[in-house]
Amino acid sequence: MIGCIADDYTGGTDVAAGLRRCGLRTVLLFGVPGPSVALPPDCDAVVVALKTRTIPAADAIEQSRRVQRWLGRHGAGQVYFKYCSTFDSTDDGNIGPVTDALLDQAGSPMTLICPASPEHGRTVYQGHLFVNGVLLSESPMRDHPLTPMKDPDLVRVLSRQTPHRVGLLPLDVIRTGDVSAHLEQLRADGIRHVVVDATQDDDLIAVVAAVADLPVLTGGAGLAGALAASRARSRAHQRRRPVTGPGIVLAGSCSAATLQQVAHARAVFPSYRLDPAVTPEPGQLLHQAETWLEKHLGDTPVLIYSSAQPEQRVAGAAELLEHTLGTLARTAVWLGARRIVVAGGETSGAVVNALGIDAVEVTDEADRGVPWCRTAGTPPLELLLKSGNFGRPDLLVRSMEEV
Ligand SMILES: Nc1ncnc2c1ncn2[C@@H]1O[C@H](COP(=O)(O)OP(=O)(O)OP(=O)(O)O)[C@@H](O)[C@H]1O
Ligand SMILES: O=C(O)[C@@H](O)C(=O)CO
Repeated sequence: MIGCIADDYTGGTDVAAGLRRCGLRTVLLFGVPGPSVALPPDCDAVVVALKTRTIPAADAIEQSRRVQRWLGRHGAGQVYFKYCSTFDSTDDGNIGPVTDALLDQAGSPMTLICPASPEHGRTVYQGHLFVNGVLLSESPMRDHPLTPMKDPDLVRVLSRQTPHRVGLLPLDVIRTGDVSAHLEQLRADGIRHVVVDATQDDDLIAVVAAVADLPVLTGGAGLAGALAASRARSRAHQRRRPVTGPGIVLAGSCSAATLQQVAHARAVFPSYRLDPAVTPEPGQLLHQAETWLEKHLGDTPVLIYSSAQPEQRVAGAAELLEHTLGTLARTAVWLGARRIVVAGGETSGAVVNALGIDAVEVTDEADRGVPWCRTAGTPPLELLLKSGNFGRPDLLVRSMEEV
């Protein structure tokens, strides 16, 4: 069985979609699994999504290690740590510290660092990360509200997050050399973290073939997908049966793709903007939005968003907005909402936690890496947890039409 630990909830849906696409029966859990969580006997992969991307490193380590132990007890021989394909992190972590902790616990000397996900336009060359052909530091990720990425050199970025040595698996070795021999040499040289170049899915497939013996692998959904492809199954997935009931879109992501999608959705749905610059008092911010929601939620889907261009954002408002959007999700369900679309990983974490959801069934993808998820409760809820930069411009609108 493949076991994954994702550092945010949309990262969890992204990697779960990739595993499911290869025919693996995949279970997605939110938070450190409690004693009552049981896996189905025919489960090929389990993804445990945490909300550890931006919390203090010590907490992220503690939660990730608990999940690693839980996955080990449930039969996962190899554990995959999934972080963002744009390497979202700061000099304090959490990619380096969590990876080191997982390696220590597994007693492993080495792992791969592979955010490259060519299908999402994330490529790595000479250790430098590109987003749709643009260096990471020149992409909109440089203005991210929580993890601004201003350095594209992953060897340098990771070296600031770990006391261990960081090396490179270059593209020419992957294409024409001997990957196993190169890794063996790096290991002998005392390198613990190996940044992987990759510009095509085939590069990832070539790499996976050489690392079957590493107990910990790390990266984006791309390498996890290559791992799944190497263990592909031909399980037939049931088509998703739509859930009926009012729909709501909650957007807290300020990523470029989300801003476009929100602009598109605002032209179609009744919409409400949460703006802490106008209403800084938390109680009032929530109360006004709830009043609007009570009036508008019904047959027509609605949109509530805080997504804003860099110059319109309010510094230090991230937690307040996450909390407000989480509470609004709970209010919406109480008012009858059954289909909930969320834009943004941290925002999805806040919403899923506010709704008390700890497990979902992953079903069809609305866009690449954006699967529908269904809760088991009565009545079931249908969730679409969208990574900030994923999806076509009409995704939010389409998500409310697809039945
Ligand atoms: N107007 C705003 N001003 C300041 N911060 C904001 C504003 N709107 C949203 N935020 C915060 O920005 C952060 C966006 O992170 P989130 O993970 O939700 O989106 P993302 O990074 O685009 O998504 P992903 O992690 O999936 O790539 C959240 O903490 C959110 O509360
Ligand atoms: O890897 C990605 O880009 C996404 O799955 C993600 O982690 C966004 O939060």
